[in-house]
Amino acid sequence: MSSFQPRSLALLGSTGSIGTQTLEVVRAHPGRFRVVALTAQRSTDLLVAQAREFRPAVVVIGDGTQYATVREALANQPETQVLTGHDALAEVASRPDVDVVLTALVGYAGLLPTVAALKAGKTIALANKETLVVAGQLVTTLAKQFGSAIYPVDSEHSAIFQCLVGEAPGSVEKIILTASGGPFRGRSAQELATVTKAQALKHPNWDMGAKITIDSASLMNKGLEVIEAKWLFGLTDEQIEVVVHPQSIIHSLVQFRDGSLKAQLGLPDMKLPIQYALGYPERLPNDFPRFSFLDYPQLTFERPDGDTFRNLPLAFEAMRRGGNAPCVLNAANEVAVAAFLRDQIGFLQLPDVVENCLARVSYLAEPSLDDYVFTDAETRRVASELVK
Ligand SMILES: NC(=O)C1=CN([C@@H]2O[C@H](COP(=O)(O)OP(=O)(O)OC[C@H]3O[C@@H](n4cnc5c(N)ncnc54)[C@H](OP(=O)(O)O)[C@@H]3O)[C@@H](O)[C@H]2O)C=CC1
Ligand SMILES: CC(=O)[C@@H](O)[C@H](O)COP(=O)(O)O
Ligand SMILES: [Mn+2]
Repeated sequence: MSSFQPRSLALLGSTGSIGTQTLEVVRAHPGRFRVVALTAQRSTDLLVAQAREFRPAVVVIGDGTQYATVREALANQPETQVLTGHDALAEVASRPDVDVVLTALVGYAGLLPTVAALKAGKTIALANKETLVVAGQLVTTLAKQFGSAIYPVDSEHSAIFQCLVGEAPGSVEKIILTASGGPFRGRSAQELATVTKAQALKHPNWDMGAKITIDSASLMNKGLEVIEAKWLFGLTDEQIEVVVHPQSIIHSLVQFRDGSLKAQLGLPDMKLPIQYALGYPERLPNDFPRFSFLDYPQLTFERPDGDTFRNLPLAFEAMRRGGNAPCVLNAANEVAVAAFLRDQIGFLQLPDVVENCLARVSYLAEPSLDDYVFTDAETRRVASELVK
């Protein structure tokens, strides 16, 4: 019999790809999860619809100009408080009635609410990989200090986490992160010079938000995931490898010191890793679609092309440098991706912006939280000049 106690969730970024799939998981398990907080940046209508369905104690709308609209729409729902403003996400993430904070918001904006949640001893279900890329050392130290667990939602890291259950600490030789290769796998730099935003937004296997989809196309997503894995699993830089696996069925692998390899497989569907993070250590039953080998007679593997997709080696380089270098990498990439999505720069300029910022922004070996905030702002300033 299940001993599962109902869990109260703060869902940061409830209107996005991970956010809406998290609510599908919640719907699939009535009575298991209570939604205490929902947050969005500007998707007012969807946030209001979600609030009407899940009746949370609080919603946050990041865009202050939408505050009155949300408040008015929920005027007949007095149990739901409406918040906006700089500290609202940190406030809801550290509420006493929250057990688990699922960080489904995109980008650097995930860092400060996650820090607040960790300090309040919350369990983190971490989708927002940028948090660990920007400040992995600080965030994992806080988790230890405050006794908070961080469970991965990212599919590759969920796969590794699942492979590690029951294994002795120190038994890992290396991990192998799988990468789809994105929509431009196999293309030359010359061909990449003319690819369009619409082409870059067509991921071969996953339906995701715009920022991560562009990151997948440029292999920056895999670079961010390499750094995320380092901190989540306490690995050395040399213990992390990437292999291209275009079908996205093997979500990642662990090789142990006796040479044995364990992998986690499944359809490309984020509901499973989301559910695993929310339900851990229990495997909750569900009727999500099942994988069949007969539908995928060929699972193939390739070496990543780091000469053409330069973001991947740049991320490895930032990880090796450490300090605030991954924070610079992340901020530069966020500015570059936003510029690409505005048709301000071409696809090949994405790594140019990152490389330039890594060269220009001052290096700090042991950054504090304030240093990360400063580095992020300074890098955005430098990167914004580069994409003009
Ligand atoms: N999508 C996926 O399958 C996967 C995603 N991830 C990671 O999960 C995170 C979310 O990705 P995804 O769901 O695709 O992203 P989306 O763009 O689909 O959703 C982002 C969410 O964050 C909100 N948001 C946007 N900007 C801000 C901000 N500045 N402050 C607060 N909230 C903000 C959005 O609100 P609004 O709708 O109002 O704009 C939305 O709710 C990313 O870190 C991504 O790397 C990891 C693995 C898989
Ligand atoms: C679903 C998920 O976890 C994404 O991060 C996905 O892995 C992106 O795919 P690629 O970066 O491998 O193209
Ligand atoms: Mn992933």
